Amino acid sequence: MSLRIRAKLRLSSNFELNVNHTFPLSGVIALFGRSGCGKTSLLRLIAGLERVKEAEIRFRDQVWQYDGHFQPLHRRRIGLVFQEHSLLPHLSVRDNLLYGYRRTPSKLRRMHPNNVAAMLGIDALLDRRIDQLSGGQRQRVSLGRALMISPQLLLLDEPMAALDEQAKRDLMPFLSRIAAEFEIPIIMVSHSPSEIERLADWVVFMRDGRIEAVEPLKEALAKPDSPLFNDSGAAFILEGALGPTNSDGFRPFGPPEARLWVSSLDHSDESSSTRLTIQARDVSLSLIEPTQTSIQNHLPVTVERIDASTVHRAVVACRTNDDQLLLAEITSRAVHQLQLEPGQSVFALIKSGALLP
Ligand SMILES: Nc1ncnc2c1ncn2[C@@H]1O[C@H](COP(=O)(O)OP(=O)(O)OP(=O)(O)O)[C@@H](O)[C@H]1O
Repeated sequence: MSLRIRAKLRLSSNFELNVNHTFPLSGVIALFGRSGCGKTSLLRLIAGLERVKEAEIRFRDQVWQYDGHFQPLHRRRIGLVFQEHSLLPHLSVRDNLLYGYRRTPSKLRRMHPNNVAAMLGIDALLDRRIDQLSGGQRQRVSLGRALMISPQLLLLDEPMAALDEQAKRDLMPFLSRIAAEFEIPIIMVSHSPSEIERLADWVVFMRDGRIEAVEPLKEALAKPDSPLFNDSGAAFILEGALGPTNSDGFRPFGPPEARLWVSSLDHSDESSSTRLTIQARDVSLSLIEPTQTSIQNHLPVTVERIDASTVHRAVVACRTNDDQLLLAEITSRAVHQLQLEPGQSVFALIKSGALLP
């Protein structure tokens, strides 16, 4: 599944969007880059809101634009959610949801208003008017409205920019579920590395109107010089299920052969699948199983690769027993003293402060 875009769009005397790329189309694809690099313009191009001669846009096996042929937005069946909500303020939440649903031919409908309202947690708000909602509630209704046309692609332009931290945390799981459960790919503009870490499967790095790279998130994170992490260095993601809180206030994370303990602050006790993003500099390595240390979290791992990161420091890429990538940033001196080499079995020690989900 892919999205092919070839287009040049001159927006001003000193800015041209120039793209010739084929994107993967699975999960959440984040567009990342400095302000003014062309992220919104790229979304508009995909949506058919910019009409460019000579462009080629193909979605899966459909031709959206090529050689004089041009499909408008509604024929592309794209759900759009921008920073500022575009709901109809005089209508109720229910009528806003039904607006798109009624305009979608029944044979194309895959989403039902009641299911979408339940998934987005807005079923108790259905009779309220839009101007009686909070910012976070409005964004959830905007998402719901975009979903009611049963889109084949969702385009989100900084959907969380106007929300406070709590509202962002509330909205993120819904976005993940839309991509995973309904298999609707999402292309999302974001300025926030932490949003990208939590949500994205792919990252599209843009600069000055061009796409510099398209990388799986885990690959993008693992690079010490990634633009996502100018200040904090390499990072990695562990995915696993969080279990219920124990009597010490910790929750088990991951399978028994790769078990960590995570502080349960602020989190519901339901078992859930979670991503932990961990900075490589918060991880150290030991040749023996650490028992007499205050660090609670350690895992047996196998060294895969050792890369120099900065002068005197190295990033050691390891594999956990449940086959996930783990990075430790340690000094070159330690690499030498421990005589680390690929294939070696060691223990990774992770600072507990690094393990807040
Ligand atoms: N309608 C327009 N007319 C002229 N210039 C435009 C127009 N729309 C955008 N631009 C310019 O095109 C460039 C790219 O804009 P765009 O909004 O796509 O960037 P962006 O990466 O989404 O930025 P931000 O992160 O600040 O939202 C900018 O230099 C902008 O000033």
